[in-house]
This record gives sequence, C-alpha cells and structure tokens, in this order.
Amino acid sequence: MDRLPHEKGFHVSWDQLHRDARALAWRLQGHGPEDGGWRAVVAITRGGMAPAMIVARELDIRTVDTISVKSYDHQSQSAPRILKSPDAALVGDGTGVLIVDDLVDTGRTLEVVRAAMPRAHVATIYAKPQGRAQVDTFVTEVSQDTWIFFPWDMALQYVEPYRGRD
Ligand SMILES: O=P(O)(O)OC[C@H]1O[C@H](OP(=O)(O)OP(=O)(O)O)[C@H](O)[C@@H]1O
Ligand code: HPA
Ligand SMILES: [Mg+2]
Repeated sequence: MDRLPHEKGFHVSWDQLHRDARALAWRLQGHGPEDGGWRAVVAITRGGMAPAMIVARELDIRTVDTISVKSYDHQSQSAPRILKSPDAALVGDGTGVLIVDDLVDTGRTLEVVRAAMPRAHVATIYAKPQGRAQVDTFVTEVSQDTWIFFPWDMALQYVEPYRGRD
C-alpha cells in the first residue's frame, strides 16, 4: 500500500483519534454477545493498538491480546500471513471476541484475521469502500483515493503564511 498515488490526505490528530475511537465504542455498545459484553479485545498490530486501548477502556474490557499480520508483498507474490497469533485458548473461533483496527483499506488484512477468528466482531475507526464489507462496525468512511495519516506518523511543524508561499 503506497501513499504516494493518493489524491487526498486526511490528517488525524490525537484528539480526533480519541474522539473517533470513543465514537466507535459508543456504536459498539449493544452489539456485543447477548450474555453481556465481549470476553476479550484483539488489537491488530500496530495501528489497532491505540484504538483498541481506548475501546477496551470505554467498554470496560480488561482482557486484550494482539494479532500481527504481515501485509501482502508485491515482490514475493505472497498473501498476507499471520506473524503472531493471539492466545488460542482465549480467542477460540472468535466467539465473544472484538477485533479492533485503525482502518480497513483493501480488506486484505481483515480477510486473514477473519479466517483465523470467523465468529469475532470486527471494528475499525475508518473504512474505505473496497474493504468495508470486511468490517461489522466502523465510524467514518473515506474515499478509496484518500490516504489517512495517523498521529503516530506525524509531527507538529512550522507552516509558511499563505502570503509567503507561491
Ligand atoms: O485493508 P488493508 O489494505 O489490508 O490495509 C489496512 C491495514 O494496513 C495498515 O496496517 P499496516 O499493515 O500498514 O501495519 P501497521 O498497522 O503496523 O502500520 C492499517 O493499520 C491496517 O491494519
Ligand atoms: O490510508 C492509510 N493510512 C495509513 N495506513 C494505511 N494502510 C493502508 N491504507 C492506509
Ligand atoms: Mg495495521
């Protein structure tokens, strides 16, 4: 996934990420298992970790695990694969488990994660159209040609006044 050919940039501050992750938690209330809340949250590393922490805090879920997926590599033609699985005894087939990621783009990451935990509920903060069908709950849709910049990948910097720029 390359951010260079994207037409638009959507820059997300920590403050906005916090608000959007809370909005996701709000949306998730009432969608959990009938016998109470989710048993565990599984964050998709690394981008899902901060959103998962905020959602777990809001929904009062204390058990949090991770899954690491290595993305598709055009050079090697290999499909995405799981580098680190969550505790099998904890997650089982995903029943009662909430999977959290920052966004879905093509949906390839979630395809692999869903195959590992088919009965889990999948939530992301942002979703692009191509991958939207892989997500059960999300907050904001952005167009496919938008690159989302997350606060952990950015820094505050000086910007020239409008009249100083050409
Ligand atoms: O829907 P897809 O096209 O699969 O893309 C979405 C995934 O890509 C990014 O993660 P990345 O693999 O770049 O790793 P990171 O979370 O460690 O930044 C993002 O955090 C999602 O997990
Ligand atoms: O729009 C994006 N932003 C950050 N990481 C990503 N990984 C796939 N798409 C994106
Ligand atoms: Mg990721």
